[in-house]
Amino acid sequence: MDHVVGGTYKLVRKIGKGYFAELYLGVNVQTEEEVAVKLESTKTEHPQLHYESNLYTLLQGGNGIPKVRWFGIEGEYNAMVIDVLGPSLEDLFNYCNRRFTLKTTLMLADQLVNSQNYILIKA
Ligand SMILES: Nc1ncnc2c1ncn2[C@@H]1O[C@H](COP(=O)(O)OP(=O)(O)OP(=O)(O)O)[C@@H](O)[C@H]1O
Repeated sequence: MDHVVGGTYKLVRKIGKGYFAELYLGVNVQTEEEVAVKLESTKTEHPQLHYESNLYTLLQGGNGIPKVRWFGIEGEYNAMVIDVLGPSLEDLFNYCNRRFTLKTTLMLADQLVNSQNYILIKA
């Protein structure tokens, strides 16, 4: 793959797909640091990516909130470059044979409540 976003972030491979956008693993060609690149077609009827990047910027500093490195239009796509996050909850659930211990479940609940509180305070 030979696409570069924002003049700096080279797409490496696709890592996910959501309702309205696709996620790619990317690399900063200057620092070699890995990033995640989210691409949304500029032709979409209801663009959401710019709104998402504004939300991340507003929530900056919170646990699990990726930093926005770049946002702009690249060819036919709106592109957002953010930190690469760890494995999804679904990935972790599969890794644990789709069974979390009580301790893990309680720790997850604690994190979810803390994240929700953080978002409510920022809202
Ligand atoms: N910053 C990231 N780092 C690593 N993987 C990510 C990152 N963001 C998203 N992903 C992966 O890409 C998948 C799709 O993400 P995306 O944000 O497009 O969709 P979603 O949050 O699942 O749904 P929606 O389209 O409703 O936002 C996620 O399920 C996750 O596995």
